[in-house]
Amino acid sequence: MNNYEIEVFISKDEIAEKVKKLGKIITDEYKNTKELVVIGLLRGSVIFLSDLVRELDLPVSIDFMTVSSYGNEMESTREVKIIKDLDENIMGKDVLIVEDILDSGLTLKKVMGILESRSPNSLKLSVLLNKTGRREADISPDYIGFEFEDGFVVGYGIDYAQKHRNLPYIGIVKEVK
Ligand SMILES: O=P(O)(O)OC[C@H]1O[C@H](OP(=O)(O)OP(=O)(O)O)[C@H](O)[C@@H]1O
Ligand SMILES: Nc1nc2[nH]cnc2c(=O)[nH]1
Repeated sequence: MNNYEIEVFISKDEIAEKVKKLGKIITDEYKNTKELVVIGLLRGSVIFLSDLVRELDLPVSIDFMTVSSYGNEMESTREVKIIKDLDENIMGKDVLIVEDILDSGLTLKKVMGILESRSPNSLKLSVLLNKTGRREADISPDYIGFEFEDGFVVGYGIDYAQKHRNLPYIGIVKEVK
């Protein structure tokens, strides 16, 4: 896409309110857990994760994995590559994946399969955005911020060709002809 503009889709305040709510729900659900391992998928999850963990009133550790499937494009390459693995062993632990967006589901299918095979005590998924219209893999997040059907979003960690991750809101990319 040569020329495009970005329209506000979900405001900074709406995101902040939702993250607070999710934080309360997750804190309540894990209140008897000794240690919750929060896993972020780089790079898109970093902003959501850093806001969400500060709303968790729980003993938390944080680890990251890098996987990439979109490169600089708007369509998934369909090949989900593990570029950096976790640093810690998750066997027997309560694990929560924190992800920016669930779209085709191919990324999370692969990641959840890998993490499940490492025998955590529990494995749950929190996504800020659940984009439902292009789903290919059967994934049901445990905690969802916002749901929408279609549209290419950017901001609050999410990029288009590595740009716009620093927008404080979620925007929709619109082509300008
Ligand atoms: O459900 P899917 O269709 O697989 O799409 C979701 C994935 O796409 C984005 O990652 P991307 O590959 O753009 O890498 P990034 O995290 O570095 O932005 C996003 O962060 C999700 O991980
Ligand atoms: N920027 C961006 N990356 C994505 N990766 C998967 N879906 C999307 C999307 O809607 N926008």
